[in-house]
Amino acid sequence: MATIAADKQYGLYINGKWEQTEEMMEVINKYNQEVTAHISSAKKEHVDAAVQGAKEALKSPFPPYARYEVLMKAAQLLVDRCEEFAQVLALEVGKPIRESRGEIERAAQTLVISAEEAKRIHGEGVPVEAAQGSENRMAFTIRVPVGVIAAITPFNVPVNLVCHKIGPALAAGNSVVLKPAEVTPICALMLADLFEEAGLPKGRLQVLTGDGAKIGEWLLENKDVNMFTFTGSPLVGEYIRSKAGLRKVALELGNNSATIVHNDANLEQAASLISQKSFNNAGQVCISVQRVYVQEEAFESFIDLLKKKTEKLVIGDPSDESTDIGPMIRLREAERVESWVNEAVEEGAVIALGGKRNGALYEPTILTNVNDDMKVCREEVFGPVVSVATYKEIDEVIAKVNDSDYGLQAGLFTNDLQFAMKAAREIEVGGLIVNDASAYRVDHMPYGGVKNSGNGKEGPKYAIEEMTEERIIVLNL
Ligand SMILES: NC(=O)C1=CN([C@@H]2O[C@H](COP(=O)(O)OP(=O)(O)OC[C@H]3O[C@@H](n4cnc5c(N)ncnc54)[C@H](O)[C@@H]3O)[C@@H](O)[C@H]2O)C=CC1
Ligand SMILES: O=C(O)[C@H](O)CS(=O)(=O)O
Repeated sequence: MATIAADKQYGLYINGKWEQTEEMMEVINKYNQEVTAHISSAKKEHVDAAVQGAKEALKSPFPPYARYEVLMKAAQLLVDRCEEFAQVLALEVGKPIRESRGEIERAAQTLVISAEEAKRIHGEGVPVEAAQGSENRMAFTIRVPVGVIAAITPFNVPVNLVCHKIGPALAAGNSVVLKPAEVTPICALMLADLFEEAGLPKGRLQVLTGDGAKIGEWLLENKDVNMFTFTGSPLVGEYIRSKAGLRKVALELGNNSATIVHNDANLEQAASLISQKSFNNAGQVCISVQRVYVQEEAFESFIDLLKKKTEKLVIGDPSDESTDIGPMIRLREAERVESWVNEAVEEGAVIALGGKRNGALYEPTILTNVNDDMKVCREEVFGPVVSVATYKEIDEVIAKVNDSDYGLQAGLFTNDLQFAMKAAREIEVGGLIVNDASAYRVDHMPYGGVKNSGNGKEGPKYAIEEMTEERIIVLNL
């Protein structure tokens, strides 16, 4: 049962207390556009109080085993409340209910993996005695928390991507000030409640809702924030980096993910996976398949299969068990996607399937006859549109995939080991997925991009490296 209702008013979560502000913001049900709840809108004094509280909390011991226990308990509570969280996701994101449940199950796993990693944080021995004049010395490193981490998260995966920030940050012994996306804040507030019940010490997690740009600015101005971990658009990511000064910054940004289908591939498997992974969450996934390059000989068969599979997808109410594709996050985003598709058609693209909008619902759309300079190929669509082009040679397709400002993940369907290994070396991405589409992620793998897709890695083990400092201890014996 969803816990949110139009009269539900949420406070900020500061120092373990809920604080409602005078000014409130609406949260909209993305399918019917009705007001679902109201959230508080933080001012500068709230931001400073949250950061101060987070800093104070660091003074009380929170040893690794205690972190492990809290994270494991939080994971269990999330499993217990899977349905409640999933229903809220369906409302506030518009994510189909089956997919929403999948996100909650993954988020619980992310917390379990973070818990496990809390017990494995370690340094290493350093043979300083090997240096002339240091014969009587020994050294080792330890990893210490960076301190207060500001975590800023996007709308599209608002539980699992929040868990990818707070899980490793808490596991590493930090405090977190979380700023969830203003359009999907409820699940993050529910997570704060859940962590409190799991026994997280007061102040270790603060949640601020309200205007993203303003809260972001106040967090950037506050010198007690030691690190920013951000997932979202390249524009905002670049801004945060430019204002963070010498502080640590980890950025997970956009992509216009490519997937290659070579003519020796299993076309049935490729079409099946690409049809799912282009349209999950209405394409609002940053590794969503956006550009498909098919070797010429396989093009006709592949397009037929892709159309047949995509035609079966059910578009509609996210709370309906049969729905595969729900609304986009905002009407204006669906209108933007519509205008990009129309522009591509004016430039010569052909709509092989879809291409129609009904309010914020945009049909799963397949474009052919595209070129790499069309906006639907060059920019990040972040909507349910996939463009399919052809190639002749391996070197040509690798160059096409790399002809992008982004580099998060790419997919390659082939049974040619030589091609797979050449692609592994030459495709400029954070991850290459062979015999699956670009949109493959499990939560313990290193995940992050190159070029405008950001820097730093997620996946608890890797995020913990970013969220700790390495300190060397030298003993003069
Ligand atoms: N690489 C990855 O793992 C992922 C990347 N994304 C990217 O995120 C984008 C879509 O998400 P959105 O929520 O629309 O992105 P967005 O950049 O508009 O917002 C992300 C977060 O930043 C906050 N924000 C906005 N302006 C800010 C400012 N001036 N300073 C600090 N924070 C600010 C927002 O309130 C929100 O919490 C796409 O580009 C997508 O590719 C989304 C999910 C995962
Ligand atoms: O980048 C995204 O949109 C997500 O990280 C993909 S996933 O974690 O939901 O698979």
